[in-house]
Amino acid sequence: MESSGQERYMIEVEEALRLIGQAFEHSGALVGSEDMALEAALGRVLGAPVDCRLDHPGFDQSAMDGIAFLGASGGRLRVVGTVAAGDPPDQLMPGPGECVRIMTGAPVPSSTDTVEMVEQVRFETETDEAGNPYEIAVLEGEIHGGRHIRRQGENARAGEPLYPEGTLVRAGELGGLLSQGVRRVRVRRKIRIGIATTGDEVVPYHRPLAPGQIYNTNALALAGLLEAPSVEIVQLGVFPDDLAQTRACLEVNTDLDVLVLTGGVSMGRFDFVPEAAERAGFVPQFHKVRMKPGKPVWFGRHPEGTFLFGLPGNPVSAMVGTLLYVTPLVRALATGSFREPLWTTMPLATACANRARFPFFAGGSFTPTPTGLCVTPLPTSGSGDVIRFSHWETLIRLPPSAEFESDTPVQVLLPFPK
Ligand SMILES: Nc1nc2c(c(=O)[nH]1)N[C@H]1C(S)=C(S)[C@@H](COP(=O)(O)OP(=O)(O)OC[C@H]3O[C@@H](n4cnc5c(N)ncnc54)[C@H](O)[C@@H]3O)O[C@H]1N2
Ligand code: MOO
Repeated sequence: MESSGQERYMIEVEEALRLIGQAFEHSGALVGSEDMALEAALGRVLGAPVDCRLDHPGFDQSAMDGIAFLGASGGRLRVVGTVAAGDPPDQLMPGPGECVRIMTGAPVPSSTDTVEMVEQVRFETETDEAGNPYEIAVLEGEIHGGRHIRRQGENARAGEPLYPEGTLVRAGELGGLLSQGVRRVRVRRKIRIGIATTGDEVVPYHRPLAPGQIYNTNALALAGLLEAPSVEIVQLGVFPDDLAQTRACLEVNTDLDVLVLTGGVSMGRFDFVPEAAERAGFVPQFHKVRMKPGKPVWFGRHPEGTFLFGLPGNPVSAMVGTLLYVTPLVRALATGSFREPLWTTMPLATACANRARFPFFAGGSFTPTPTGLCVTPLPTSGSGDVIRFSHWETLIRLPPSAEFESDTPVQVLLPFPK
């Protein structure tokens, strides 16, 4: 089929992502940073590199409950005491032919070089010439010199780099930082995202509906997708389909990092967002992408630094645009580096079709099967179907004009870490 005039100017999804990445790189956007207690830093992004302050582990420690001894001593050892986790190092120093009982995490005496787990040891009681009983450890199997010891500094050495600037602080990083005694960290300030909705028919959710009006579902649903510890959402409200008011909304909010508008980006007589954006000084990067839903998306940047996404008003289109385009830019601003969304391949649990001439992004849910994880395409009545969007666990990318039998491998979106 011939492509229409406007289709010729549409770009592919890959090109849209390339332009977003390029706009980010060219912006040189650098956000400030602040100090905070480590307890509050989950989900924030390091604003400065952190180096190791301590060796980790800080001392040679036993990896097993067992006995510590000199490996060359042989398999019959006199037990001279017990070392527990938390005991100071070298309180007991067994000599050749001797051993200590040792617990997991306890300091290994520097006079020993081997730990054997208690399951491999038989304990016997003998009596000395004075008639006093003492314990002998008899090793049941082969002796492996040097075994079961976590060496000082084997995980990290004091002075080595620990995490670079731009690292997202997740559970692992909290543990890593605390292992170094780090109590306060420098983190990047939150990325400020303004969400505004346009449409004469759209009513804020705290007002009653008149005939022909609809609730502003987009404002909260998009905030829900973008919400993250490194993000601050600013709800800017509902604006009428009016060029001057849309322009004013954009002009007064260029102190924010990202503006997300929904509605008013298509061909209607009241679709003012692209024109309002340009009049407010935003430089367009693209308008309309070969995809469904979400085709009429608009993207640009203000010389003062604010990025603007004009997403379609249809709720599902706005959500798909947020997942594909807004989230990667926000993560780039938060971490300092742009990464395209990652896709994995998974078999379809049920057959489906894409009758559109554009790539189609269907909602999907993960379905475990005896042969592995599959993805089930979810039915939808179209891009206004916000109700069924609530069942979505991922996006499935379906190539244009094709039918897909069950078991066909398809591309499935992996979420960005938050
Ligand atoms: N002649 C053409 N018409 C349309 C085209 C086209 O190419 N040529 N594209 C269609 C596609 S695809 C989409 S998507 C929509 C996008 O339209 P707009 O971005 O201009 O959005 P609106 O017209 O303002 O609204 C669309 C739809 O969504 C509802 N809406 C708007 N805001 C909200 C909100 N905050 N919460 C809930 N629902 C909202 C609105 O009432 C409309 O029903 O254009 C097609 N038309
Ligand atoms: O692109 Mo519209 O988003 O198909 O409904």
